[in-house]
Amino acid sequence: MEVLGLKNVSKTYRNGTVAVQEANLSIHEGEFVSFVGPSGCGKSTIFRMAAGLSQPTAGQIDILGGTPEQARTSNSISCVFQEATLLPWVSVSENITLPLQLRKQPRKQQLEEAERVLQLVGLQDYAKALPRELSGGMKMRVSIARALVAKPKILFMDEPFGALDEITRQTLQEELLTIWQKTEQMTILFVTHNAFEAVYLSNRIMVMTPRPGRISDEIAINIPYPRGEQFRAHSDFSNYVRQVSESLRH
Ligand SMILES: Nc1ncnc2c1ncn2[C@@H]1O[C@H](COP(=O)(O)OP(=O)(O)OP(=O)(O)O)[C@@H](O)[C@H]1O
Repeated sequence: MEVLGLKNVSKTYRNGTVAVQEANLSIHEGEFVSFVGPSGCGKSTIFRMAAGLSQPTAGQIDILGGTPEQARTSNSISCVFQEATLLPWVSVSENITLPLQLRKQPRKQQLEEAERVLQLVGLQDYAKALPRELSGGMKMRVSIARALVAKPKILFMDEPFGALDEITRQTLQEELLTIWQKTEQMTILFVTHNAFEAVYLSNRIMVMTPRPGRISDEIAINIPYPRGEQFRAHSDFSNYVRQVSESLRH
């Protein structure tokens, strides 16, 4: 089942910058799709349009059988950005239940949901901690937990691990795949500059050209999940990374 379709989608900003030109794509339920491309090629712009945060200037976006605005207001999509953007003065648990507080869900249910997602991201002992007591990797885990608390059908992740050190980044990649496999048919769309990250995580990679951004190539990573740490050392992994890097150069 298609959960996201872009048909000839373009975006020209008011200052005349053509950020995206005639993007076409079709994403199915349960996929993990990454977008790679040089800085400024329009990856975030595509995301913002699909998530209903910005309007295309041409073309059509169908998401979960409706418009991006409908998907956003029905809480069926969640976003995670590079900055964890946690409220510094409230606990991890309060940060996580924020989307449920806004929806005025019963308090008991909120706390149960917080416990569920804290376990998913391995932070069950930190519910009462304040964000300043956490490392960068832990803050990102909280940010992911907050995005998962509303059980989204599509999770948009825009360079979520870009500010983390390499070891933390790899650990979070593995954890993210585990979480994704535990959720029922959640689709993940992931922006990254990093070909290694894209190959490790995705079942499909969209390669974008420099501005104006177009989707120039689509690479399927035909390696079954769970992939495990050993996949990074496998020749298939380096072959796919080379394929993505070459595609980025053309
Ligand atoms: N609000 C805006 N007004 C004008 N131009 C913009 C706006 N937002 C983005 N742009 C421009 O549109 C182009 C695409 O930006 P976008 O952020 O989508 O790229 P990106 O691929 O996500 O970049 P990066 O990898 O550096 O985050 C860039 O040239 C950027 O400067």
